[in-house]
Amino acid sequence: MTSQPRSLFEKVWDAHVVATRPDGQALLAIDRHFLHEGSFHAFGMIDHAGRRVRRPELTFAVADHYVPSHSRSKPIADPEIANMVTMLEANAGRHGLRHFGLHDPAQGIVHVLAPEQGLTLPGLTIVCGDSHTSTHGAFGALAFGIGATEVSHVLATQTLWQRRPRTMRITVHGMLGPHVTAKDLILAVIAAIGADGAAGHVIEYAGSAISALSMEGRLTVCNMSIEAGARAGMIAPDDTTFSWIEGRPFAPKGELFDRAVGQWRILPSDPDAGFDREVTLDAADIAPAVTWGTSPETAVPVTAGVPDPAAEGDPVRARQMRKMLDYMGLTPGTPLEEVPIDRVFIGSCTNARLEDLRAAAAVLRGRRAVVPGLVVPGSVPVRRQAEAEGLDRLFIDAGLEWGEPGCSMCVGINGDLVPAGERCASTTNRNFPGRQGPNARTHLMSPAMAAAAAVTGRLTDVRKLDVRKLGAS
Ligand SMILES: CC(C)[C@H](C(=O)O)[C@@H](O)C(=O)O
Ligand code: SF4
Repeated sequence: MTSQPRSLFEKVWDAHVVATRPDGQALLAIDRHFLHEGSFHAFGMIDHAGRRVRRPELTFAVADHYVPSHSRSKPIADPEIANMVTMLEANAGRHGLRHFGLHDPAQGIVHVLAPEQGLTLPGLTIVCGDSHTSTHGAFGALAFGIGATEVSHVLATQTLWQRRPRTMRITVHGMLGPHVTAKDLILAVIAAIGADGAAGHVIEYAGSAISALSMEGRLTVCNMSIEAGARAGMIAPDDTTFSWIEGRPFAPKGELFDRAVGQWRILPSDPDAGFDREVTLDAADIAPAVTWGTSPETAVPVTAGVPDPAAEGDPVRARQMRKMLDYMGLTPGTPLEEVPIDRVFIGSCTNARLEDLRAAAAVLRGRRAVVPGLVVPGSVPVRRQAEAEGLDRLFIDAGLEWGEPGCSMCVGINGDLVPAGERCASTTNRNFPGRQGPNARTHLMSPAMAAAAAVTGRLTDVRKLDVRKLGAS
């Protein structure tokens, strides 16, 4: 008997459908539910209904959005911020959930922590009340962000109603050039298909440029799927995935691990699997990128100039461009490499893993930053390992601040804001007006590119600096 070829997404989806409604919605079993401080609303809903968390052992609470990036030895000064952190702890405590709090040795940004702890595994369904939950798809999991009402539904039932998304495969052939990273790849994808180019779809990233990526790089790519409007992003699990998972605290051990790998090897899309849409890119066409506007789709090679709305045929688009240039304080035609910056931020669930910090540190070694900057590792384990390798010294000697793990200046809700009017070279994922602070201007780029900008004080093509790779230890 031959069965219908299926994609990675279809295999994971089919394995989790518990029931289907006449309107086509499916009830999915949820394998992992992650929570951050924003979950207080959903806890309020289940408490109000007198319900308990249905599967506390599959539910994990992580303090990340509101935690301070400076000293953690003193209590959080701002009572409202402190309250967000303690509310999560109280809700997790009341429902018997594993809580990764402010002083936990595994604490970090939920999308950095969960893979690191072995909570994120291939073939699982993973949800969190956070749009960047797409990150976990890097392991071949079906992972997506949900709203507060859905969070309360998952808390109470460990299931979720979903409409089946369409599928899209983005294949990136070839190999990325020197200093061209996963961040540049995903920025190029978003620039190619647009900020809503994948709306209603789950993306599968495929091709030699994707399989050559480390797990860190794959996490960066899947993280920003949401910035292309996708429901989720996925990458087929392979030996890179399996060896990354092996030995992690929550990962299966010994014979159970071998059995799990056997199951995971069946997950990749069958050769003839169909997709609703196919997009193809050539890695050789991808350059170190920066965004010039207030959407990630405005990513261009750093060697380009600020685009001119007068040259844009579509009047609606031209008007949007003018508005963005006005907010960003940029003049059409200016070479991007002449745009001065005021500060840098290296961090976030997009780019705060070890590989990211190593790439930034390699650029900063033996150099001084000419603008202020903050480096915030994605988790305590990343911070510890970076310190063991002396990366913190390279950052501090270059004049940058070395912070404690959390979301920090990616969104600024812990108080780490880019001052109004300032231009920030940032390794984050969103650049809409006010994202890093009222009237702050954000240019998205890779860690190496942000470090290069710190050294010159302007947007800079990292390929023009003499950078030698750091040793692994
Ligand atoms: C605060 C949170 C709900 C939000 C998200 O959903 O992504 C944040 O993490 C972000 O990146 O904007
Ligand atoms: S680091 Fe930024 S993008 Fe990621 S979860 Fe935190 S606020 Fe959202």
